[in-house]
Amino acid sequence: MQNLIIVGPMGAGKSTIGRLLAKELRLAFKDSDKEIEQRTGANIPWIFDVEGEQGFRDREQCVLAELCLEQGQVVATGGGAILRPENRQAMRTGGRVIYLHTSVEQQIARTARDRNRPLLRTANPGQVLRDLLEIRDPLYREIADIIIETDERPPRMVVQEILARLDDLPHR
Ligand SMILES: Nc1ncnc2c1ncn2[C@@H]1O[C@H](COP(=O)(O)OP(=O)(O)O)[C@@H](O)[C@H]1O
Ligand SMILES: O=C(O)C1=C[C@@H](OP(=O)(O)O)[C@@H](O)[C@H](O)C1
Ligand SMILES: [Mg+2]
Repeated sequence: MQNLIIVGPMGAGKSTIGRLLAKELRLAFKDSDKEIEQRTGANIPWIFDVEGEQGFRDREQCVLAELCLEQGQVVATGGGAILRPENRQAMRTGGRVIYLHTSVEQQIARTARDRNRPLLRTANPGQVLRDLLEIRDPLYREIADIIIETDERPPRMVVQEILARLDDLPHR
């Protein structure tokens, strides 16, 4: 069975929904950010501080390449995983790609209390999220097999929607 790979911006719910979806389907769950942290032995803010964003992206590319080659697992990616063409190619060929779509307002609300996202350590995280989404939304769409709206929907409902939409997809 192919992987189910979840993409979308910070606060879309990739980590939360990925875990629930894997449980529902009795598949293994991998969160690329957690894999990066385990392999580095340090958390994401530390990696950004010490190695810079490009250092983090290099680690992310390595981890994604490996995860996409495995089979039958749910993979939650980080919001910037779609930036490098090599990653987009790995995700396209590694499984079905699910884009969790979210309004910037919801992203702001869902990320407000968490200190673990270095890109949002700024005076105006809302503007950063808006600017990032403008660049990244076309890239999420470029590789998505399905796009799921997550605003006004609790995680369990998002999972049910994903399952229904996966059933509708033609086999490839
Ligand atoms: N559909 C949803 N409705 C309400 N809150 C959500 C939803 N999905 C995720 N959340 C909450 O938003 C926060 C960020 O979710 P997370 O899974 O870490 O997002 P991501 O991995 O996409 O950055 C968490 O506190 C989570 O409980
Ligand atoms: O959007 C991004 O560039 C990032 C998103 C984060 O993951 P989440 O989308 O799970 O928050 C994490 O990979 C890192 O802080 C960078
Ligand atoms: Mg996450």
